[in-house]
Amino acid sequence: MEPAAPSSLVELRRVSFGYGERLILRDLSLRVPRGKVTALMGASGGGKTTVLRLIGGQERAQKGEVLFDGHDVGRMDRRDLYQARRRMGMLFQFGALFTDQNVFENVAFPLREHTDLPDELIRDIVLMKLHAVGLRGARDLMPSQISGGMARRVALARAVALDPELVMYDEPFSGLDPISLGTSSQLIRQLNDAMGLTTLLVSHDLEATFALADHVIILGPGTVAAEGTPDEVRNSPDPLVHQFVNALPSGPVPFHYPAPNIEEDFGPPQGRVR
Ligand SMILES: Nc1ncnc2c1ncn2[C@@H]1O[C@H](COP(=O)(O)OP(=O)(O)OP(=O)(O)O)[C@@H](O)[C@H]1O
Repeated sequence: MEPAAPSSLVELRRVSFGYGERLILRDLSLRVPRGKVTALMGASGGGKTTVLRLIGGQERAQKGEVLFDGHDVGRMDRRDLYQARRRMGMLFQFGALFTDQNVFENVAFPLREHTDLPDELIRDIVLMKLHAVGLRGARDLMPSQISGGMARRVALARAVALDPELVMYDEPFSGLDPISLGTSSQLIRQLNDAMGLTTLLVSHDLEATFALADHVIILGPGTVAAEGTPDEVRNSPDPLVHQFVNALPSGPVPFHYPAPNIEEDFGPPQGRVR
């Protein structure tokens, strides 16, 4: 197998994936450049979260390769997958903390789970990570005592506790007030640059994402509709991308999820109750 180009930490090569009969990704190829913040965007249900799950090894591609640092995640055995996952920080449903543990213990969790480090070292690492997200002083609080925005920052500290190479965020901005959104965005950038990470995020927030990302990938039906810098994507001639970046309700992205013919559900027009 030819290794991935050193400039990309993650590469999908002609990946096809479906849940059951329904094909979600069709011959999808994309690269996540090292050291950069890459945003994966596109219409709802297009398979963005599925891409993160394929990279994390929670799902396996039916066809093609999902390379993490040159190795196909889909072919890894349990041991290799476990090792690879240690090198990834994942924030699915950003902010999902263990509600019965305080902030400190939430961040310490991956360190206790994956390492044999002594308690004093774990303490220092946890406090360093909490300091990086501005919450060193909140270590003793329970998740119920902190705001949603703070909870996300704790989750962020937890995701980078093991000094991963790749961090994946699913919808890091959803439901945040403008200030928390700005803080989260800034933190994602700071952690990426200061820790030398590679970041991949899925987001619907056009403005925040275009301001943050170095590289944007727009997924069309099953495949890449456009990619490049935010400016390049903004100026893409592709009608789907145009619809997406201009938030237009009509265009190639259909409003309706595939459904039976309208007459099958409601009967012929004359039989319908007005
Ligand atoms: N576990 C599953 N079993 C069956 N179908 C699923 C499963 N997970 C997702 N799907 C379907 O696969 C499609 C892609 O889902 P996915 O969550 O990857 O999309 P997405 O682009 O992240 O969407 P959104 O932006 O709305 O979160 C959707 O139509 C969804 O209904």
